[in-house]
Amino acid sequence: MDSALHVFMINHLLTFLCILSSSYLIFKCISWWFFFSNNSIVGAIKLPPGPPKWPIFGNLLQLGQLPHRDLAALCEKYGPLVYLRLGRVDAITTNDPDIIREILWQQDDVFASRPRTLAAEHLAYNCGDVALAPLGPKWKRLRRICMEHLLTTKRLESFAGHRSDEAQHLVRNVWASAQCGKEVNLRELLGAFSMNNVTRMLLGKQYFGVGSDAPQEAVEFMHITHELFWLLGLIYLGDYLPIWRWVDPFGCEKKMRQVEKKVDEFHTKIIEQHRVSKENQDGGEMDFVDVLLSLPGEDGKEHMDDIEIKALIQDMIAAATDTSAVTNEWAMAEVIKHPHVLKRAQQELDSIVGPNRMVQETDLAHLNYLRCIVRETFRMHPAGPFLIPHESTRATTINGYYIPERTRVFINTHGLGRNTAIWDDVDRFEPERHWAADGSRVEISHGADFKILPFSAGKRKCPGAPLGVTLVLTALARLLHAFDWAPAAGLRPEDVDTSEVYGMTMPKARPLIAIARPRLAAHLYH
Ligand code: HEM
Repeated sequence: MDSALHVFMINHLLTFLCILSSSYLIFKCISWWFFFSNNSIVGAIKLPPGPPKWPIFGNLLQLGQLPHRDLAALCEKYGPLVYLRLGRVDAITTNDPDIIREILWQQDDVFASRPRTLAAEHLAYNCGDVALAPLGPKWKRLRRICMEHLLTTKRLESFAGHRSDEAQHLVRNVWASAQCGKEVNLRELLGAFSMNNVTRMLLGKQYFGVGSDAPQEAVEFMHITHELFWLLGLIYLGDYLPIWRWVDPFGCEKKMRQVEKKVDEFHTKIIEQHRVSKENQDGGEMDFVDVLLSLPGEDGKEHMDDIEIKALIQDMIAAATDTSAVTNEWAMAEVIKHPHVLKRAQQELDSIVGPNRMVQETDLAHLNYLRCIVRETFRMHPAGPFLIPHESTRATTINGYYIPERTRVFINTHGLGRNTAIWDDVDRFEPERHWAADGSRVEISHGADFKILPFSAGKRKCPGAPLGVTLVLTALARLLHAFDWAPAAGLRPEDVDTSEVYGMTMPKARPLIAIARPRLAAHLYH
């Protein structure tokens, strides 16, 4: 009897608690909804215009599989600067060159910080790297190390031999497929080209292809890098809705912790190996890890902290590999889709390089049409659909609109390149549009007009841009000079698919498969 009463009372208590919490939730929703819908005026200054918001979620539910396209559509509807409420986070987005210039140049001091996201905490050593760190002395110091010790012209030149080797491997691999009539998986080959270049420079190892330094380690490395990219590219709801974080229904944060552990173990092993070979004084050339191990630490310490070294290695891997591989795949897809572009690029290569040798880095500055192809690729398919999110460090105004402190900024580079107010025929791949009337060298980075923004601008601009441009131009020049290209069997050029998937970088939805036919003398491919 006692226990029946007990169960009865517990049932009633639970029902009562359910009703109480649901009423509280409904009340909260209504009041939040009123708060958000009426909060577009702060003091006397208005927030930028934007779409209506849902209670609690704000505008989160308006983002689909391709958020860069959703946000560009909002700019089309509400104007060049749009305000969004993403859960509990204030956000703005733009695809307009003047607003972007204001954010990245005129107000660089206000907008050069980064939001603290869970991915940055778990996968970038608690925001202790360069790319995801908030503005502050730590970011400044690590960025200076990148600029003054790792990515200097002199050091990059010292790796020119490796880059040339890797370009020759690329050509040889395509040639081998062509010889046995096999189609070429350009995603795989261009991925290996970027990865090998980066790992040789960073870790002193060549992971892919015949003669890989450590095949097992290469598989491990590739696996970790893929998981890392996937998690970094995620729009994780836990960053916007704290309740999501508590529940973590898809186990994302758990996955982040697992990857964090694996990545850390991998980096620890790399550092240990470098320490051992330093002790053995095998005296080879210095890769990036050797350089970092030789630098003094903060506050008079003899060496840099291991965590700082790991965070920097992590950044270089994440920032350097996928960006150039994705860009190269897009460029090849567009060139194969447009045979007249291929023909014109080959005419240029034949006249500047000729048929008796392979392209060298010194040729790249003279290949103006190829440079137009790369610029046009960045316009239509920027490596990332957005810049890495920026965050305001204090309240400010843009175009007379109020922007609160800690507003997250989504600069839509995909939307910028397809903005019909500044570009004609936005969906047509037309490298000629970048040709300088006076025939001067075509610059691949942005100009004062901010009409494309492949490497960003201001304090957070990409410190690896010169290396990125070299990797992209080298691979393309070699592939277009050494081979004729056609789409995979059964496809016409116009059938080459150019749909994208969203992520930190924005790859083609499907890998590019194509047919190559050598066009130079056989001995040049060996
Ligand atoms: C085609 C190749 C590349 C492209 C398109 C590219 C593009 C970008 C973009 C758009 C950003 C974000 C800037 C912002 O948020 O305002 C960035 C940041 C960064 N990139 Fe690159 N990048 C490339 C290659 C590289 C390479 C080769 C390295 C280094 C080896 C590198 C290192 C970095 C770093 C460290 C940052 C963070 C900068 C900071 O937050 O201070 N990138 N890159």
